[in-house]
Amino acid sequence: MAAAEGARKKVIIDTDPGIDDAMAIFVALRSPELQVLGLTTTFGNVHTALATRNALHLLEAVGRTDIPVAEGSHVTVKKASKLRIASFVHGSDGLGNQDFPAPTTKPVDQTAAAFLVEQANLYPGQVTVVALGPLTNLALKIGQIIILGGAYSVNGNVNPAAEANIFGDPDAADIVFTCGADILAIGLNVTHQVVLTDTDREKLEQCDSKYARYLCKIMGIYYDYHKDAYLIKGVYLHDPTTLISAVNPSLMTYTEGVVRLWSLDCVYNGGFSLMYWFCRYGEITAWTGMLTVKVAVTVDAPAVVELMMQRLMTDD
Ligand SMILES: O=c1[nH]cnc2c1ncn2[C@@H]1O[C@H](CO)[C@@H](O)[C@H]1O
Repeated sequence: MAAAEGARKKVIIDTDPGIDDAMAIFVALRSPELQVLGLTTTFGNVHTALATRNALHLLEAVGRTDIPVAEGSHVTVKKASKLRIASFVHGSDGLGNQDFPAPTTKPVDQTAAAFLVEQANLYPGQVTVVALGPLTNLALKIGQIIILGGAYSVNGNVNPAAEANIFGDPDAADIVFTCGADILAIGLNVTHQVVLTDTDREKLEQCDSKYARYLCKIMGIYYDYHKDAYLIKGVYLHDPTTLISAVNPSLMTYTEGVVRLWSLDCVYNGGFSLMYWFCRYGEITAWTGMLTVKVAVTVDAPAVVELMMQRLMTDD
């Protein structure tokens, strides 16, 4: 496993586990390219308290309690506490309704935002944040931020406008996307191309790594949801694809431009993500001169699936 510590990309995963979050976290733990500095939690697939419990539990399940967990905000940046939770995607426990025991470990005595700032100061300019939930903890400037968020020129998955993570807190997302940090956004236009098929699932079921065993236990409800909601035989790998863009950025291509997010005050297009495809228009508009982000546009989907499978099918 061990590439020299200095050569590994230092990542903090901001997460709302979540079945595909569990996959992404395990891929990260199994990737010699990455050094996981910690997990920070957010609401999204589940409420924040359950996200923290699940993050601790996942680390316990694979013997990685050396990694700290810092609990994030329970409310949006505008202090909304009526959140959209996706128990119909991940189960009411967020992890496939498996009735796992409560973790015995505890989160660090520091908020997610404080942990992010502390680590950013400890390793200035070197920390990559992989954000797999709404962006409330990240509405501040930090090294590179890789964000699972948005749907660029395609429909959302909450409604035609909104992708779930942007919908969770579009005001936070608008702050983060326009703050000038080095941001890479992975949207549904890319993640809906990366599918873990039934055949891949069978392969995972047949192998005996602790990562595959755990994931196969929790994946049923996620497969059922995709069969019902999308009529596909497989599941979208939103979170793992986002994580893998940190492991091997060359598996995707990117463009750059201004991204703005619509607040939930907008009835039909609240949570909408709109990108100004750079240099397309000559005219000076309200968008001209705004700070840009990178957005993934194409993906080598088979290679992403293969890398994920390869990382999960063996133990340390
Ligand atoms: O309604 C939903 N459909 C699909 N994915 C959802 C939904 N709600 C939450 N997620 C979660 O949001 C991220 C991708 O947008 C993924 O993490 C997925 O697990």
